[in-house]
Amino acid sequence: MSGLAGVIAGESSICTCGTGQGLNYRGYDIADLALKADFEEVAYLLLVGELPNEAQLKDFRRKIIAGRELPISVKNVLKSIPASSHPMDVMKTATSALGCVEPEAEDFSDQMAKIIRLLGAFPSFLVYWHHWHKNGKEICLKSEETTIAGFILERLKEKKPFDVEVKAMNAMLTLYAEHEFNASTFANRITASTLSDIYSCMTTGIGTLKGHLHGGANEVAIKFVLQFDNVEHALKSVDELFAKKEKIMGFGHRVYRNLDPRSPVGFELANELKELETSDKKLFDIAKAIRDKVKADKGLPDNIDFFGGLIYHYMEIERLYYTPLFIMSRAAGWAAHAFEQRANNRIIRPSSTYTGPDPKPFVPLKDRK
Ligand SMILES: CC(=O)SCCNC(=O)CCNC(=O)[C@H](O)C(C)(C)COP(=O)(O)OP(=O)(O)OC[C@H]1O[C@@H](n2cnc3c(N)ncnc32)[C@H](O)[C@@H]1OP(=O)(O)O
Ligand SMILES: O=C([O-])CC(=O)C(=O)O
Repeated sequence: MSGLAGVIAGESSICTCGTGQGLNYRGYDIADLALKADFEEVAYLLLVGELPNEAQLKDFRRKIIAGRELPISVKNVLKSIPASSHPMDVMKTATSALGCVEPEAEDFSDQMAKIIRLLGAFPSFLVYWHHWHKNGKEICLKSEETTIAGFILERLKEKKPFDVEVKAMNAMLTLYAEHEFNASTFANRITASTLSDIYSCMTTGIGTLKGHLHGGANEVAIKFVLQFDNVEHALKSVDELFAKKEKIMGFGHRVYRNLDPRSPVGFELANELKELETSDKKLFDIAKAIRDKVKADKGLPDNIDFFGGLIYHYMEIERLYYTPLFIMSRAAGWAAHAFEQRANNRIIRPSSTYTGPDPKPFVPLKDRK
């Protein structure tokens, strides 16, 4: 089966995706979670299985905030990674470095503590590296911001973010947090199934998320939209790409053939953000026209990465940071899957159909032409 399309590769109780019940995390609808809960509540839900009460959330938040500080050795690694590196490689390397300094217990008894630590540390990896290389300064990782969304925005923008930006960042973190057996989650589950450590699960996920057919699509999608001055120009370009049979990033989905349930939420967030003084409203119209044309001509729905890219652009976040932001969210889903895999483990090791040559006699080196 090409690309394992349609293959049921295991069981999971974390999220419904393509089952006809909408997109739910542990039974809760994605739109409710994105617009009515903080990402921290959602991360707790994914990791623990239930929404937290106030005391549980307070404790969870406190631990995540404590996880923002980085060991000096990890800071030194971040300083030594070139400014020209892809930020996804920065995230992967810093995750590995933290795993060397603070390894997970061999019996995984501290798995929850380790992922909470990482939820705090992921934003710090990016902002610390960013400020060291782009501004030549060592940034302080302490902040009054109590949410991951607020912390990311405050540290990247170096000013207090607008409420509408924090709302949108928080919602994006939730929308991106979990999605069943997508490529990066499945890869992370395979790593977990070998009884490897949680940092290895995360770096597996990061490496798989980076590609443009998966998490890396958002940074390419916005690049496409940004080329155009007007709707006519954009629509003509879509026709040209279709004629060349090229793909447009941010469209299509393995599971959703008609609608990605996250997209309407993303569309509304972009609609709100376009009203910021700094936002170029024309881009919204261009993106909307592209979305409508691709759907009308090819029947392909936009996925979360299409308006996701525009949302981050309106927040004035550097384009290559969009997929690292995805890590900060999806890590909760990856870890929930790693824990689920560990709780009922058998190594994931499928088979392939052999298509190579028939058996033939070995030829010693001296006799080979
Ligand atoms: C958070 C996420 O990871 S969401 C996904 C982000 N990725 C992207 O946006 C990348 C662009 N999209 C794609 O490459 C694909 O749609 C994927 C990878 C998401 C899904 O891949 P598959 O399930 O294998 O779909 P597949 O590639 O077979 O597409 C089916 C048909 O639609 C076409 N198609 C799919 N996506 C696109 C696209 N973005 N642009 C143009 N045509 C497309 C394919 O060419 C194929 O056409 P054909 O039947 O004439 O050959
Ligand atoms: O499910 C997929 O294949 C890709 C996706 O949308 C995600 O990982 O969020």
